[in-house]
Amino acid sequence: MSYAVKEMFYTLQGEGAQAGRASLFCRFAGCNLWTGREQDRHKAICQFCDTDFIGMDGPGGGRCATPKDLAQQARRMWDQTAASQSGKPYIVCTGGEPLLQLDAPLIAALHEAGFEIAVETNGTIAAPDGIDWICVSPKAGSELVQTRGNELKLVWPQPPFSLEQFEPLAFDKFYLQPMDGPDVIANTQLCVKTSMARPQWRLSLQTHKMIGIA
Ligand SMILES: C[S@@+](CC[C@H](N)C(=O)[O-])C[C@H]1O[C@@H](n2cnc3c(N)ncnc32)[C@H](O)[C@@H]1O
Ligand SMILES: Nc1nc2[nH]cc(C(=O)O)c2c(=O)[nH]1
Ligand code: SF4
Ligand SMILES: [Mg+2]
Repeated sequence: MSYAVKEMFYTLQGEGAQAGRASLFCRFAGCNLWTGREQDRHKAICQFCDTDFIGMDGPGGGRCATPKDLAQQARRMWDQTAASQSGKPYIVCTGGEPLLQLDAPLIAALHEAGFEIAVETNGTIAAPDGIDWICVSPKAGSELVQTRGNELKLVWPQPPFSLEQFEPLAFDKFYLQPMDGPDVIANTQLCVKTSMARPQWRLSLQTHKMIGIA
């Protein structure tokens, strides 16, 4: 199959357990929980999204005809960075909802190109085998299908979610990430307080926004 990529860019992972790690981001176009159009936000299942994932018009975006095309483009971009001189290439597949497109042939092609593969997913679609780092960020009003992984990163608060409903799930790490938007200051204070009261949950800040990088 072909792949619709909104943008591909080199930055630091800003969130969660891998925050601070040099990463090539591949942002796939499209999501199953919102059209991405502002006029549809109020009726979307996920209404707080901070991302433009419509179209293929971003830097490094476009349609990739084959898994190999996407993987080779990603590898070329990685090889243009200073990081290519040291360490294993690391790609973060996000979106939009990357699991609408990230399939076994693309995972194989990215591994073939030397990448360690991470995914940022809303958890409504089962992750195919072979992904090296799975970050699930559940969304209220959607069905959570992917109930295991490396980190669960909950945007908080998200009524009617409770923390207790996620604590038994098979994730190695649990994060609370303050919901960005008009209430980000109050949400951050709430996450700080909650992490201090329930140390199983660590604080994840969107550090890229603080330092003004993508
Ligand atoms: C744009 S989403 C794309 C990946 C996938 N669709 C998902 O929701 O996990 C990337 C990450 O940003 C988080 N996110 C989106 N909007 C946010 C907001 N307003 N405040 C904090 N985190 C947000 C998501 O929960 C997810 O962890
Ligand atoms: N720097 C940076 N880190 C991120 N971690 C998750 C992101 C995402 O949008 O999936 C993201 C992003 O957009 N930028
Ligand atoms: S599921 Fe992810 S990409 Fe889709 S609207 Fe929500 S935060 Fe945005
Ligand atoms: Mg983002």
